[in-house]
Amino acid sequence: MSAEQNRPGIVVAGVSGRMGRMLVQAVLESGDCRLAGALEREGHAWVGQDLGTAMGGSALGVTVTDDAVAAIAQAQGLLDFTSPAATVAYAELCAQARAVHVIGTTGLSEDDLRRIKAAARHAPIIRAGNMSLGVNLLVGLTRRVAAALGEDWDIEVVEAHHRHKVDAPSGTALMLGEAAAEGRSATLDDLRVPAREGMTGPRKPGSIGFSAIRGGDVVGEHDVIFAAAGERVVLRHLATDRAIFARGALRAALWGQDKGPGEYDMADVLGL
Ligand SMILES: NC(=O)c1ccc[n+]([C@@H]2O[C@H](COP(=O)([O-])OP(=O)(O)OC[C@H]3O[C@@H](n4cnc5c(N)ncnc54)[C@H](O)[C@@H]3O)[C@@H](O)[C@H]2O)c1
Ligand SMILES: O=C(O)C1=N[C@H](C(=O)O)CCC1
Repeated sequence: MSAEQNRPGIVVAGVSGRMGRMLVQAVLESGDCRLAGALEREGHAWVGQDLGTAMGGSALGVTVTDDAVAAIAQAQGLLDFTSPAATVAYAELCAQARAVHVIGTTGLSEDDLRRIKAAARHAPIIRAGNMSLGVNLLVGLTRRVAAALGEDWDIEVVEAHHRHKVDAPSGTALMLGEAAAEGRSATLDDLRVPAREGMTGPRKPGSIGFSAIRGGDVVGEHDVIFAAAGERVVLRHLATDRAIFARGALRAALWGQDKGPGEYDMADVLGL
């Protein structure tokens, strides 16, 4: 067996998407794994085409397929930034194949999360609303600042993303909100205030508010604002290149290769 064949085989799902293209690039540039497959949804124009040609470059010898069962059966890892419905189906297939499932998809429902948890009984699943190093550091900082500042400091999470984003608040905003709630020894469900409109009344002490901006080509911007009488602390992350998410996802897939079944996040991967 050649050295190339010894490397973990990674399948990328949603290869034509904004993140799919970045993930393919990250796998091709890595010397630690090989591209074992390329998935797209049924009926997509790329299905049946060579991935490299479909991406506008030279042929890669990997045909884009919608046959997830066959693609995942011969993979050691799946990088999945697609849609909630696809992600839940992939979790079940990765569980059967004992492949590491890296989930970047956001907008997952409580029921989706229950099904992902069930799949993680059979194989490692690494899921994060944001796979960048910077945001995962910011999560820890948010938890600490929220714990250090009392309830007289109001917490608001403000995020901005490109015009194509379909879910709000962003997965990152929810991670930051959860960290702030943990810092206050509470759960986000207890403290969360969704987008405000109309006669909302004054702000409830201790609550955590969310605001979402959508426009243009913004890759992803997040502020956690701690506001008190006379001063404010703002923790900010600005993403300017989707490669940060792709690099994090690939790192997670490689990290997961020797892990047992279970649910993990990027803090586990990064040792934060
Ligand atoms: N966790 C992170 O770090 C992070 C970073 C960026 C984006 N995201 C999330 O990733 C997801 C995708 O974002 P995007 O901007 O790339 O979206 P996109 O719409 O550009 O890409 C999604 C791709 O998934 C494909 N797809 C949908 N259903 C499928 C199926 N059943 N099988 C195979 N492919 C399927 C679509 O055809 C499309 O190519 C979103 O949920 C987004 O919030 C997460
Ligand atoms: O482009 C997106 O969509 C992004 N989604 C993630 C989120 O919901 O937080 C990460 C940032 C980019």
